Amino acid sequence: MDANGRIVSFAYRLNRQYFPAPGWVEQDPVNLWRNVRITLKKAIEESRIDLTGIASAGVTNQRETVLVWDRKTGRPLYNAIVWQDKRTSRRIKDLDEETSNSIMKTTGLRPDSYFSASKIQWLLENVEGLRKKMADGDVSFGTVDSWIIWNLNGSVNRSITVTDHSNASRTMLYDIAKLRWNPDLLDIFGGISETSLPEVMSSGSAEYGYISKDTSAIFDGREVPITADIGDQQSALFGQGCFNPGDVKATYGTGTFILSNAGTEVPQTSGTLLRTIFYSISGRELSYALEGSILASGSVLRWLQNSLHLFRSAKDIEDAAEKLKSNDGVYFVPAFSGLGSPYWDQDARGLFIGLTESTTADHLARSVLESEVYMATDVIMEIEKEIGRNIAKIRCDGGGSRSDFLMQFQADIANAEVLVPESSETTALGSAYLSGLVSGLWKSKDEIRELWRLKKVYRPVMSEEERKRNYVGWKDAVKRCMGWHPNI
Ligand SMILES: O=P(O)(O)OC[C@H](O)CO
Repeated sequence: MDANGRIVSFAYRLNRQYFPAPGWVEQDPVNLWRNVRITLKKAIEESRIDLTGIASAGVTNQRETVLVWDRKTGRPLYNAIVWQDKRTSRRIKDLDEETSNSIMKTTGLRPDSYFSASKIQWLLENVEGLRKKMADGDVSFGTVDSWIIWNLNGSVNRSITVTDHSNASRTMLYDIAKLRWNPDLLDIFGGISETSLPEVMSSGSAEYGYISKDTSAIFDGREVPITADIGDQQSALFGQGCFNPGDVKATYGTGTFILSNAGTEVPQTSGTLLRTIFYSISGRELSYALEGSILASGSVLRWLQNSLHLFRSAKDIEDAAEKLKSNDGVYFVPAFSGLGSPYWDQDARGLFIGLTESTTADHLARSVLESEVYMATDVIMEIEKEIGRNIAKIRCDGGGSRSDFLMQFQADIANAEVLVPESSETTALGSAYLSGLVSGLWKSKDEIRELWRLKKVYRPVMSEEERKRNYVGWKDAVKRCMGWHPNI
């Protein structure tokens, strides 16, 4: 990205996911790191820039996913357990009310297997020899950013792993007010030793080290400073320039994540939304966010293509949906990993409802796309309740924001203006902005705000009556999928 906030070059690779048992989702850490190296190389080659002009690098990542590796050899000791993985749902259900309340108070999170804590406990209880290794000080647990930075640094034989405030706040082990790992929670989730966890730093910081020469020859032997690390959803909030309390963004990716800037004090919430750390910059500032996490959305489009073989691409799905004037009463609830905000039901499972013999694949496509919008609207309404006012504008990004159908339907159902920026890659932009703020490319967030460029605005056109009718049907469908699968 250049100093004008424009993307100079771009590379992309899909991380392969493994589903070893129902509800389990894993990735191979070595493959993840290989993908980072390959995309980095490709982006640099395609940029054709003078490498001495690179000011700094930033990292952003899928959050909550847990990795564990041997500090001496750098070898992973198990696959990455991905945020969508449900294998620890039972563990979370066993938490008593008092513990659940104290988790919510300390971490800002609603106890769920989505977060890192119970995944680490599962590793300690199921990977042979891991507890002993941890006691010997040979183990690092980390989120994906920790693993990537550790590898970028070329850190084998160094004992330091790092993460930032935004990622730590998603582990369900971190005190978001006191800014430290909470010893009681480390005990509750299997007796995790604090020394096996990463050091938590500011999201924008000069202390992340360098992309080392031995790690990659990509930069012609130059050591490029890493000056930012931030979880993907917080990064998108930053990349959208949501610097004022109440500013809202929605990112439609694998899941959909709606975040609202909540200012510099730990926010209060009735419990359906998550309280999380937005970002921090060394010694200068730390902000919080309210978040609604929708655990499956874009992943359902991939499922329609790759598992059901009904469509070839996301564009095909959109075209099919647009052939219809309405959903004809067919709804889909994407509860593949249970339901996140605002329902928080680990036992909910996916559902199509309202099917008749005249239902076609077009209805399935439409109901899947519509479900992304309904779920996002549920969260937006919760944020409105929390902040006590209507949200008039939503800044949208991620793959889903390329769909005119989806964005118009979002404006209609949420009854708000939907603003889509020129770049839908705001997740990457956020981390780049933060990195550039630390390395001196920009002086202030005001300069960054000026770089935000509108591509398209969608305004609500649906009648109040139609909006209500659609939304009531959705709420009814959600009720019917809840509590479906109590055993996983
Ligand atoms: O897998 P992604 O990139 O949609 O992101 C996942 C989020 O960080 C999960 O909280």
